[in-house]
Amino acid sequence: MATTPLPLLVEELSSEAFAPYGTVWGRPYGDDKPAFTAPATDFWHQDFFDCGDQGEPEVLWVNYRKNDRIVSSLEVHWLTEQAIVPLGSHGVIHIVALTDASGPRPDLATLKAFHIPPGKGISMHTGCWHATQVADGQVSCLMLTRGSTTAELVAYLEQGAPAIESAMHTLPQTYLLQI
Ligand SMILES: NC(=O)N[C@@H](O)C(=O)O
Repeated sequence: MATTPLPLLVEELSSEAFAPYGTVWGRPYGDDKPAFTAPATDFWHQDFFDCGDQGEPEVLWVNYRKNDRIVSSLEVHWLTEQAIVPLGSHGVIHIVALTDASGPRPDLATLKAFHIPPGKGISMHTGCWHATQVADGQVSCLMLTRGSTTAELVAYLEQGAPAIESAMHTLPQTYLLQI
């Protein structure tokens, strides 16, 4: 029997609120070191990316189009962090959850949704469950991940090959994003 989706509020992204799940990129010039400023340029530290033991960092271009606001499944990568930076003038809605202490599934008590605006990005801790939606249309993003995780994910999605580095989980209850 279909049950009514539970509301899932889309929250404003902040380093503090996202801290259990990962790191917010796009923090302004200030306390992060190393940092450099000169008339023509500024650069400053945001993060060190961990794609796991013997991992090969990989940059993907990703298009997101899912916009039905229904959250019914999440995905996780067991070996690598994963970062998403929206490109262009629209952000994305990123749904996250921590892994349950009792097993390889999301801890639904930690399920949250954040709006990642243009000019910001996030890097999820290894083992952070996630899904991504857009308000409408298509939003292209830069993604930083692990090469072997991508290769395995394509084989899983295209041919149903075994997924070791990633897992998918159908949620016991659907959620409706409150934008
Ligand atoms: N490529 C890839 O890993 N995609 C997913 O993890 C995703 O969140 O889009």
